Amino acid sequence: MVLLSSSPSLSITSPNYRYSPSRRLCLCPISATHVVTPHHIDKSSLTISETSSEDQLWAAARLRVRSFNEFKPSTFGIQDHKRYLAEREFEALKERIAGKRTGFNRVSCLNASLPLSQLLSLPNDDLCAQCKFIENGEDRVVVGTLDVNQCMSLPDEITGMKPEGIEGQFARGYLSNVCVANELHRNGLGYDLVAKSKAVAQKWGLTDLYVHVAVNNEPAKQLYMKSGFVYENDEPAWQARFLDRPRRLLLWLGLPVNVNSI
Ligand SMILES: CC(=O)SCCNC(=O)CCNC(=O)[C@H](O)C(C)(C)COP(=O)(O)OP(=O)(O)OC[C@H]1O[C@@H](n2cnc3c(N)ncnc32)[C@H](O)[C@@H]1OP(=O)(O)O
Repeated sequence: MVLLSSSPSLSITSPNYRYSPSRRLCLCPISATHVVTPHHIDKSSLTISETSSEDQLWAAARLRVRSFNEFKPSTFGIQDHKRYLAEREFEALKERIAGKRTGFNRVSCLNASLPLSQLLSLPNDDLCAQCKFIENGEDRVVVGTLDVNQCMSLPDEITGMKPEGIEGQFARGYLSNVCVANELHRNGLGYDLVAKSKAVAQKWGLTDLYVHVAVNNEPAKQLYMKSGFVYENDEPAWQARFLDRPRRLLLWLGLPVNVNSI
């Protein structure tokens, strides 16, 4: 097997696997092999912004591939496989941002980035090599990323119920693909990204923000709870078994109404 998934449902060899970038958003429990010594960062030159170039989108796609999958380094053809996954993620993301994906009214990919020079002391250069991009002549590295989606629901997920009625379609949003480079966990980057996503959702006039999270993904659950999300619903066990993945929780956050929304 080429790909070692951190969750059985992520494996492309799983019989129930169907590719959907939004489907694997909250699948990744932090397994023991994910634990790395955290690297403390200075956040004074951190920026969190909507994707501004294809170069940056590539970096975000590659960060997602390395964050949501576990790879055995010795496996034959692993680099080709990573490249293939990144290409697939890049194309799907580009399509959603361009509004070409049915059911997605609006999608924004938010990226947290740091200057490359600040990450040269990391124990290995994989993050810098994979997730580097150039902005205004400066080498930067995408260190965290997520999508804010304005849509009825995400494919294969439990649907949020608030707000009720026809306006739900327009005023409800979902966060997906939330991840931070594992060497930089516990620096508050996940929290900062979620905070920024709330501002984007409010700017769009969304009043209700949702996330799906696997029951066994403790870091993500804690992050969302710290960010103000509360439990709304959970997936039936039979559905999780059918989809061959850990059961999901649906968490909700109410946003203040923005009268100047765009
Ligand atoms: C909708 C979805 O996309 S769900 C999928 C979520 N993504 C993943 O599982 C991918 C792999 N995991 C990650 O990338 C990261 O662990 C994330 C995104 C979940 C958290 O990112 P980080 O930058 O490490 O989180 P951050 O440092 O901002 O922590 C914020 C809070 O989350 C909680 N938290 C984060 N990591 C942990 C952990 N390992 N254990 C317990 N609580 C944690 C804490 O409450 C923390 O606040 P504190 O530091 O004041 O105690």
